Amino acid sequence: MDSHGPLCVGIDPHPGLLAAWGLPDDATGVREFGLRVVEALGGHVAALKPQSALFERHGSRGVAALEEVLAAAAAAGPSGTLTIVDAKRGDIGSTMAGYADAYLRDGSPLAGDALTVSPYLGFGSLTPAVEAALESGRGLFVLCLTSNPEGAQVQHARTGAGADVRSVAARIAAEAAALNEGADPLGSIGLVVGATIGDAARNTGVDLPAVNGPLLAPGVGAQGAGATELAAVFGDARRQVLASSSRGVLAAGPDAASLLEAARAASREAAEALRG
Ligand SMILES: O=C(O)c1cc(=O)[nH]c(=O)n1[C@@H]1O[C@H](COP(=O)(O)O)[C@@H](O)[C@H]1O
Repeated sequence: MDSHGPLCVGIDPHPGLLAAWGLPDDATGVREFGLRVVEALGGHVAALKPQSALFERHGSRGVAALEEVLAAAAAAGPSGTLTIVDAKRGDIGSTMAGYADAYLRDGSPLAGDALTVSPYLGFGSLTPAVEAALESGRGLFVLCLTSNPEGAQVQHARTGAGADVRSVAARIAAEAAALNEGADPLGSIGLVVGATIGDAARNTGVDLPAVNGPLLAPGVGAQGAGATELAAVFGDARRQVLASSSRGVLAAGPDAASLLEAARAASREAAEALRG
């Protein structure tokens, strides 16, 4: 983030974008789309975030395309480009160990540098993924306050009794904070906090600076958030924020120079909001 600016660009090969880029809606199309984004932006942004669902749509060949895109990103730029595999995995612990092996193990073709995970089977169910990430030098982004309006129903709910009534989101943030305690500059267990959530972090008692980990902030661009929202949502935690935009940047493609220009503009805007 310090070297390239606080922007992550999502690789989301939606059917409409494939058509706009003149690519077929099949495994060859998503492969070409992903590789073109890596070619245009590799080495120029803090991270790339391929959206697994949009590759999975095309079955095993689509998943193979995702593997190729991850390998290309790892080789892109002078020192490789970090990837966040956006698969939002979450399951009972014994199954989570399988996902950890798939996405967080050295040598696995589906492993990026970080994985998005869902804590809604209980934060403790993520333990195998936490262990695999810490052992292999990778990271997690745990869904905390998501960018979609429906998330509030679960994430804002209050649980506990007596003096310990807290929101679900605050509990998730506290679990991440405990894992990141003492890490410098930031720990490896990040959170997903949408740039669209308004004052939900304050209202739910989520202490963002205390997380001491990176905060992935989707919702920039197509979902309506910009510099004003980033500054307002993150306040004192803004130096931890990795703003994320997919369609907002991808709409500038397929021309590589236009994609790079769009990413640079989004990165500058995020930097002004978060670093200014
Ligand atoms: O984990 C994510 O990346 C994520 C979490 C969230 O709360 N909201 C959210 O939009 N995302 C993802 O971020 C991307 C947003 O895409 P755009 O709206 O096109 O920028 C999609 O791939 C979403 O799945």
